[in-house]
Amino acid sequence: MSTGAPPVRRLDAASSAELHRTAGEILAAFGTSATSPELLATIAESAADLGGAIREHLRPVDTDDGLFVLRGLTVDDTRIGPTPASWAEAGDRAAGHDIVMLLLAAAMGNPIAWKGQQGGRFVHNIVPAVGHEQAQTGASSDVLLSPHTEDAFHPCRAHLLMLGCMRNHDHIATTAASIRKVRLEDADIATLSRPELPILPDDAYFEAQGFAGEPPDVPTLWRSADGLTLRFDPAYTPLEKATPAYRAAYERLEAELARVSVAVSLDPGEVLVVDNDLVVHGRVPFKARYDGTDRWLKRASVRVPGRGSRPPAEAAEHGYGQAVTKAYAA
Ligand SMILES: O=C(O)CCC(=O)C(=O)O
Ligand SMILES: [Fe+2]
Repeated sequence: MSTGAPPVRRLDAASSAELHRTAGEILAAFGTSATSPELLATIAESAADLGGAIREHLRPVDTDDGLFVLRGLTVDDTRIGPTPASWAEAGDRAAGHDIVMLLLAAAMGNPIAWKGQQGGRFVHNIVPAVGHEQAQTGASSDVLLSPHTEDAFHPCRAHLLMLGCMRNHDHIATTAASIRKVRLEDADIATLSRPELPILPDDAYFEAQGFAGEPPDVPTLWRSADGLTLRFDPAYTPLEKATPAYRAAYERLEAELARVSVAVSLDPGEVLVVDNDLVVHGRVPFKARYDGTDRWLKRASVRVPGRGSRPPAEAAEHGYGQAVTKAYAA
């Protein structure tokens, strides 16, 4: 894994102040970051009014890295209070930053939420939680969170994943690997473009895991109009059911993703924006502190209307009964 520097987009002080001030006004008016239709409408209006410099920084990912880090926002370590012990305890903690995340998300597309994830909230809290140390979810710590496409099991998964850092004293890195940087033989690309295996709902979706319908086989790779894309989550893919040829090609893809993977240790105020069609992300193992000073990220997911980066066959998938909630009617 390399630590090669990711592309950075730096907000100037005025743009950063504008975002924090707008978020503060919205929070003062609503008293919560829990979204109502009224709050979402206000977010859309305010996002549309953001200055040109901010909008320029929020243009689509435009390099083969498939991601960028937005710098320049600030987090007051004292004001945000202690890191919550779990997402369920987070509620409105650091709610002003939830609003900043929503403004950024709405400026880039259509924020989404899931009824079955973190109480249906549009901004998730990613913190280590007691009892989840070994899980393959954002609540884990002791284990490597293996590289994955966010919500890979679902056809309505995000186009963009945003991770905003509140606190990260131990400099624990998120990992990111772009399909546009791997070297694969054409034959492997052809093999992995065949729908041969399903991707099952991950452990963050308890209800979906009990869904009775037949899991659809989906392709791992797909050539969209602007290049190769991937849909990849080995921890939830029954590879033992694959043909030896498919499994071998999948293993070569995994090895290539590991080779090109970069480690991004976010500092407070930084927001990592990952193109979920180009990049798989994960997290290195770490020892949770469980003393209120743990690593704390805010996460938001965004659909980009009109984007043609998904195989048309996905439209017929059942998504294991999980309904996506879009902030705005498409
Ligand atoms: O903790 C991280 O850096 C990433 C966790 C993750 O996979 C996610 O929040 O989707
Ligand atoms: Fe993730």
